Amino acid sequence: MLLTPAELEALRGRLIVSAQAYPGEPMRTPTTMAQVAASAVIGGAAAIRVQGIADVQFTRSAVEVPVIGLWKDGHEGVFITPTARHALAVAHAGAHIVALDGTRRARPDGLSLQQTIELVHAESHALVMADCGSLEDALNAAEAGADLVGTTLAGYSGERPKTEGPDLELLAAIAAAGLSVPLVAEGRIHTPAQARAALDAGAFAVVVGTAITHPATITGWFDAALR
Ligand SMILES: CC(=O)N[C@H](C=O)[C@@H](O)[C@H](O)[C@H](O)COP(=O)(O)O
Repeated sequence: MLLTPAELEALRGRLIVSAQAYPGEPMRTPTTMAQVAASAVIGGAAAIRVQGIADVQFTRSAVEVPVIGLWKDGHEGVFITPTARHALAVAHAGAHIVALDGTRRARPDGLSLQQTIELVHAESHALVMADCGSLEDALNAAEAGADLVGTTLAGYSGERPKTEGPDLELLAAIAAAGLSVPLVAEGRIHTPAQARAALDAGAFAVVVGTAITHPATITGWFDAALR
């Protein structure tokens, strides 16, 4: 799906909400995630991030805002939209932006990040968000043609510590590198103050998932505080 430069620019300084339920969870139903996404839009989300082909399709029908789609396959190594096949499926399901593993690790299909991005651009109108885990990833991904870079994999790819909240140090370092593409803060942003801090550290936009859309985790935070 085509996202115009003006529509991308409209996300500057805004909140993007990620709605994902994990395998085996009660809410892991595309219609449910689309309803959660639509609720987030009412609250002010300027874009939505969802996982899975059906979730992308249902969410596209449920909201007017841009949809970032991904397809998780597995849960370790390169698992966020790991191959060109996954990426094209997400694009063809209607995602305006395809989020994919943007690290420098080897990909399961043997293609480079650049080749994968080129294929998405050649065979769809979707933009590509590279989910990165370090400054080096972000520099490499921008060079490889990514349209946006995110800090999604900071703390999950082995290059950065898993900080308690967002990895603001990494955000600031990527921002200071002056990439030519938007920098999206994502990962462990659990409070409005942390979202604000991510923008202040130089993010273009901020993705919040768990703290808005994962009731089991949020409930656990409250439960833990009472014990
Ligand atoms: C590392 C990984 O698999 N991240 C996934 C990427 O889509 C999701 O599980 C996260 O919920 C998402 O990045 C938002 O982050 P948080 O839920 O921390 O606000």
